[in-house]
Amino acid sequence: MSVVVKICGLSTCDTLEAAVAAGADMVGFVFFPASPRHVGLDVAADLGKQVADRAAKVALTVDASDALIRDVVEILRPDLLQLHGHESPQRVRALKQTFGLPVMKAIPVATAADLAVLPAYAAVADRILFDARPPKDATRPGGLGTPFDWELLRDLDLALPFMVSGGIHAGNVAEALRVTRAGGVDVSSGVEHAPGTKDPDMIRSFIRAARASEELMT
Ligand SMILES: O=C(O)c1ccccc1NCC(=O)[C@H](O)[C@H](O)COP(=O)(O)O
Repeated sequence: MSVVVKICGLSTCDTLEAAVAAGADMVGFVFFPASPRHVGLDVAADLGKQVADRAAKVALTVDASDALIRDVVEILRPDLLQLHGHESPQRVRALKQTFGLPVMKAIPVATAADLAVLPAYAAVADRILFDARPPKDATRPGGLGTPFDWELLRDLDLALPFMVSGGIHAGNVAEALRVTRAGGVDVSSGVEHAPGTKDPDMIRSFIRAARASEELMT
């Protein structure tokens, strides 16, 4: 079974190149100023050109205005919008219509009760990304390097493609995929040596580990 591998929070040419050359299926760019991975529009334009069509470009925003998303879409030409805030199902539907792009909605998970929102989002989103619910005092809603209990997704019956994220790294990606049976995996902190500083070797190791785990999932 092939797994969609997404490397999120890329912000430099060399780490982006490492991800694409190692076979990342998706590369994510964060448009959220409070994040150490935030990229401005000028940088995003260059990074987007560098990717060309070698991987799917994902634009990550958090409760962003239409105006910001419009700028991002014009500059980056993303293949997928990742909504990582409190966007309602109605907002997801509206953004899909406005921009004509598929949407991946991030769902924060700490307990089984967090999955109650799934039917409403599954009706409007194209993909779901399960991420660890951030602590109340967090300065950003993702990219915190903490996992959630993957057992909560065991036996999940979801018609949409879904990815798992939060505290995943080369050493635990196989287990995350084995437990959740997710069709994809998303990483940020697990391929960094400091918040916001990606490491090309860690990116390569992660993608190698994710690919190796594909063979275990038949
Ligand atoms: O990465 C960020 O800084 C970020 C900021 C605001 C919203 C979402 C953010 N990241 C979301 C991602 O897609 C991460 O890959 C996901 O949360 C997993 O992060 P990590 O636990 O660091 O691997």
